[in-house]
Formats: sequence, C-alpha cells, structure tokens
Amino acid sequence: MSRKPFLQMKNISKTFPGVRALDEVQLEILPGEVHALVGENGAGKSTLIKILAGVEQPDPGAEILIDGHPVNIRQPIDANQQGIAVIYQDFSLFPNLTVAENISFGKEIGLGKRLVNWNEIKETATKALAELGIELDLNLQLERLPVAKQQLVAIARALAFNARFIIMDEPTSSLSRGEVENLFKIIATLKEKGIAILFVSHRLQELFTIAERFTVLRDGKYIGTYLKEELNEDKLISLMVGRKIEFVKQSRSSPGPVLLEVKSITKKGNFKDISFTLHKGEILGLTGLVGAGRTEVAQALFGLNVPESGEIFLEGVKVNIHSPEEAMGLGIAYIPEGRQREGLVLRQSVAQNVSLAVLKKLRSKFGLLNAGKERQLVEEYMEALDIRPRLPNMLAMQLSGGNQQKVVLAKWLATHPKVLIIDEPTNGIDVGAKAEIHKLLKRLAEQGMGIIMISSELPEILAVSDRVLVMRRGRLVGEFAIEEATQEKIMNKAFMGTPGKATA
Ligand SMILES: Nc1ncnc2c1ncn2[C@@H]1O[C@H](COP(=O)(O)OP(=O)(O)OP(=O)(O)O)[C@@H](O)[C@H]1O
Repeated sequence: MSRKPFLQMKNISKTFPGVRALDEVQLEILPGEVHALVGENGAGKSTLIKILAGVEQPDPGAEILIDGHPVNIRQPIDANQQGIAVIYQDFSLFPNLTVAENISFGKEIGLGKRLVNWNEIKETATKALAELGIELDLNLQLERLPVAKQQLVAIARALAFNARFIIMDEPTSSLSRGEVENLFKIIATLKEKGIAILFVSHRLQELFTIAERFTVLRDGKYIGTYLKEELNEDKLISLMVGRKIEFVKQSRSSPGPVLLEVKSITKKGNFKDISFTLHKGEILGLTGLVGAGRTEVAQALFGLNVPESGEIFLEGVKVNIHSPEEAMGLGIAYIPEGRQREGLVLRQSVAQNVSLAVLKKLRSKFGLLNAGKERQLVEEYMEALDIRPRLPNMLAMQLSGGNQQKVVLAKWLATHPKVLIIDEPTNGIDVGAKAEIHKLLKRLAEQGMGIIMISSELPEILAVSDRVLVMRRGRLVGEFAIEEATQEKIMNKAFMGTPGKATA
C-alpha cells in the first residue's frame, strides 16, 4: 500500500500491578482504511484504545506518530486535537441535551471561544448530519432516540470535531441487522472522506464484511497485521487464540418432562398471548429482531415485568411471580444483557462477586463463610469459563469487559437454578470463550436445568438450542424443532411471521 500512514504506534507497553496488559505492541492506520483490532477477552484491545484516547499512559519507550510526527497524548483533549475520536459502547453523550447540542457542544470551547452561539451549534450539527446523509430532529432530546440513532449522533459529533480517525468499540453489539447495514453505509461514507476507522469487535463475520486489514493481539502481544485477503475465519481464530477451537456438535439426551409452562401471558405494549413450554434438560432458543419483545417476556418470568393476564406453571404448580426475589425463591434465574452494569460489584473481588449469589449455601450453620468451599467454587467457575487472569482476588473493575461478563455468568450459574433465562449470552465474548459458554450451557441442560436462551445471533441459536421460538412485534410467530430450523426459515418468521401459525 502506498498511502502514508495517518497513525503509527510503536513499542507500546502497559503494565498494571501484576499484569502486563500490552507488551511491545504496534499499530499502523492508513487514511481512509477500515482496520479491525481483534483478540480474545483480555488481549489488550481496550488498553490500546485508552492509550490512543489519552485516558491511559503507556510505559516509557512508547512512540506515537501522526502524519509521521511524534506526538504526546497526555489527556483526551490531546487526542481530539490530533483528529482522534473514540466512540465507546455507551457513546459518552449527554442524554438530556438535544441532538444538536450533543453533536456540537464543546467545539467552541475547543476553539477557544467563550460564548456559546446557538446558531453555530445548529449549523455545525446540520452540516455534520448532512455530510453523513442522516436526517434527525436537531431539537430532540438525545435520550428519546433509539440506541442506533444515538450512535449516529456520536459519529456526527466526531465529524463535527474534524476527526480523521474514529475508533469504534464493539459498535454493533446492540444493533439489529438492518441497523448494522446502515452503520456500514455510514462507515463507507466516512472512508470516502479519507477518515480511517478502527473497528473493535468479536463479531468476526462482520469484520470480514467491513475491514480491509486486521491487527491481532494475543495476551497483550502483537501477533501481526494482515490484509483481509490473507485471512479466513479459521486462520484469524487460530492467530487470536493460538490453539484450535472445536465447535463440536454434542449429542444430547432428549429433554425430560415439562418444567415451565407459560399460558397466554399478555402485557399491553410489551407482548401478547405468549404460550410455550420449557422441558427439563431443554435449551429453548428465543430469537427475533431487537425490540420484538423477547427481553420483556424474559423479565415477565423473573418478576420484573408482571403480565396483566395469563398463567405460569412451574413443575405443574401455578405460580405468581411479582418480584425477582420470588422468582429466585422458585429457582428461576435471569442473566440480563447489560451484565456489566447490572450484575457486577466492580469494587469487589472476582471471588466475592462469584460467591455473592450463593453466600447462603456457603455459610456454615454458625453463619460463617466456609472459606474452603468458597475457594473451590470460585476456582471451579473461573476454570470452567476461562476467566483470565486466574486471580480470584483481583477486583472486578480491573478485568477486561469480556471477563467481567464471564464473572456475572459464573455468579448466576453457581446458584444452580431450575430455570435459567439468559439474554444474549455471548455478546462481547471472544470466540474461544463463546465455544466454552455454549458447552457449559449444554452441560447444565444435560444435568436437568431448563434454559431459555435469548439471542440475536442465529448461528448461536442453531448451535445451542433444542427448539427455537421466534417473536415478532410482541407475538410468538414461529416454533421450530432444531432439526428443521434454518437461518432462512427463522429470518422469514422474524421479518414476516404472523401469530397463530406457530409451527413451521
Ligand atoms: N486498571 C487495571 N488494573 C489491572 N489490570 C488491568 C486494568 N485494566 C486492564 N487490566 C488488565 O489488562 C489486560 C487487558 O485488558 P483489556 O481491557 O485491554 O482487554 P480487551 O482486549 O479489551 O478485552 P475484552 O475483549 O474483554 O474487552 C487484562 O488482563 C485486564 O485484566
């Protein structure tokens, strides 16, 4: 490639107490290229981004060049001034300001102006949105927009700040298929303007659609930078994990008797007339487009979203579930999608987090925690889910995002529920750990647990479920035995299915 690099990072190391997060890593970004940064959970991707964003400082000896000139990025404003914008998963926007303010705010301050000129704010926002070919109401409060639109606001903001390089951290994790396609179109527009994109994601198929080059990190080390043409998915995975991952189709015993029966539950504006059964030892995949009502149904079973009518039976007995405490008392566990925020005590250790939900079981009759049992339990789950580093006393906040997710999974799995409801089990989880989590879910089902797995990823639904339910607009519109389920059939139902014809 003859283009001169926009950015060169050389000899980047970062040591945290006890952990070498980056070890002599390098990265080169060309103008207008879409570059993928990949690696397992904990490989060092976020740390590298934070160094570029001015949030973390590298160890001495690091070199960062922009347009061939050495630069120091000591704080976030330095990064902005060098034309670097980072769009984190939470977008770092202001929910109660308008679209226009979110796009333009701070620009004047960056330019040294003291007074805010509202006309300029609107003009800047209009221009940025027009350049991206997006139409949005400038006066709308940001929090009233759906997530995908908020993301576009964040991109427009980067453009308004004259970014030449935009880093997107897991940008597709909460987008529907159509929204992902739209994002890819926007990325193509940015590319045409010569703006480079660093795309950090665990969704390898998407990366092969959008990225031209891939930089691979493993255990904080630089493995290499490759053109898309030099790679295929298998090769990329083996570069990332350094070992072969087996996606075996495990044979499973057939499910047992009915464990949970849901009869015609309805909640206005959420879901309507939902009926299904879950058997002991069965994994029921629940899919559909984002917003189809899957999470609302899951929450209904966990007492977070009580239905207005309908009935729920657990092991043949009618139950009324009005709160999560009641649900847990009945042996129902729900692992939500926003795991980092909802499920983790960041300032406590991994061990404390894992044993939190099972503390009662671990206490001896004198109320003391059985330290030996706790250690055993924690070690068992750290091993089963491959939580890295294998340090039970490390604080949850010091773990990488994916490893934090695994801790939340471990915490709930350790309670051994009868019914486990899990929402998007592998969002943000790397490909190796994903295979491990799939195996674990199957093992739990084999031991008799009934599992409802919500997932938007059809390969995941097809790889793990025994039966698949499809929702659309709050209704159940399809049911497939796994032998007859295909991506095509499921997509058809998800987009066009009508209720009442629940079988294929
Ligand atoms: N503040 C910190 N203190 C101690 N260790 C840390 C800290 N921040 C990160 N680490 C460690 O640095 C390593 C790299 O973490 P990083 O978050 O960069 O990984 P990642 O590749 O982004 O992972 P993921 O895909 O899970 O988001 C991990 O082992 C992590 O535990």
